[in-house]
Amino acid sequence: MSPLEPFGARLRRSMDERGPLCVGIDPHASLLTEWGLNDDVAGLERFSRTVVEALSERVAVFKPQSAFFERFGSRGVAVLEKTVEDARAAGALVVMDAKRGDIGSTMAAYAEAFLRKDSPLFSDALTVSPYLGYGSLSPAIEMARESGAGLFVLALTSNPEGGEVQHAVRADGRNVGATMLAHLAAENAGEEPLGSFGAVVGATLGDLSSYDLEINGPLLAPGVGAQGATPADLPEVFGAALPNVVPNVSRGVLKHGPDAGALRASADRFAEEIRAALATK
Ligand SMILES: O=c1ccn([C@@H]2O[C@H](COP(=O)(O)O)[C@@H](O)[C@H]2O)c(=O)[nH]1
Repeated sequence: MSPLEPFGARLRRSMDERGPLCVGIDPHASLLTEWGLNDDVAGLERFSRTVVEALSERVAVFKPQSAFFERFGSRGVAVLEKTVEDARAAGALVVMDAKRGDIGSTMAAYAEAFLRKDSPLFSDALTVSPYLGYGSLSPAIEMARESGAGLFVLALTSNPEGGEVQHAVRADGRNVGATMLAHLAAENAGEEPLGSFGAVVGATLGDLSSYDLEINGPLLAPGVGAQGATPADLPEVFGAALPNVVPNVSRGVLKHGPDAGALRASADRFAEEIRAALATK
């Protein structure tokens, strides 16, 4: 099976054409209720379909949060498969937020599940956890290269608890988050226009000028909206790496549904605020 064009190149083009906003598809039980839907598989299916139909032609990336689909078992996973298929067919890229991470031999199976081109859950990129050691991600890196997919490695997460692990200082004086960024910079070296191996770096983290965020790869930035960060915070957080930032908004957009026009208006507002923030650099 022939590989896709590398994820980094496809993402760069999509960000240039549509702007960098990533909308999360996070069907929280509370959102299903607010949308007048039942907290069941039919509600899940309707919610996801509505988001994809409303936004697939204007956002660069969707990020379905696998947990909210897995909670319904195999029928929820079937909805996730269809959501990914529909979003990709409509021209958006899909980052599967499943945060997988395990010993290398098991990681190979996760890679087959999400990154092998003919897998039912194939996604353009997958979030992965490097906390069994960056080297444990090798099978996913290999499979991503083979398929033309990408990865987003948890480096500096948006939640306040993340620092306990990610700010821990190693024997060489560098902290764990910075070490993950350095691994990714090596992975992406020489790639043009953008490498396919990105980092997750929270938009909530304030000034990150002590980190080298210039990894020649995308920076997925959750935390805008419900977690309190705003598009205006992005220049301070990301500095010179700003052009490679993919800000994610989930609840901040989704709370405006189920009306498709209101979802679009909210996504457009975030997109405009992000454009304005990018223009300040
Ligand atoms: O550091 C991280 C990594 C992932 N996430 C995920 O992003 C969305 C954020 O949702 P909001 O509703 O916009 O807060 C969610 O799926 C998280 O699991 C993150 O928040 N932080």
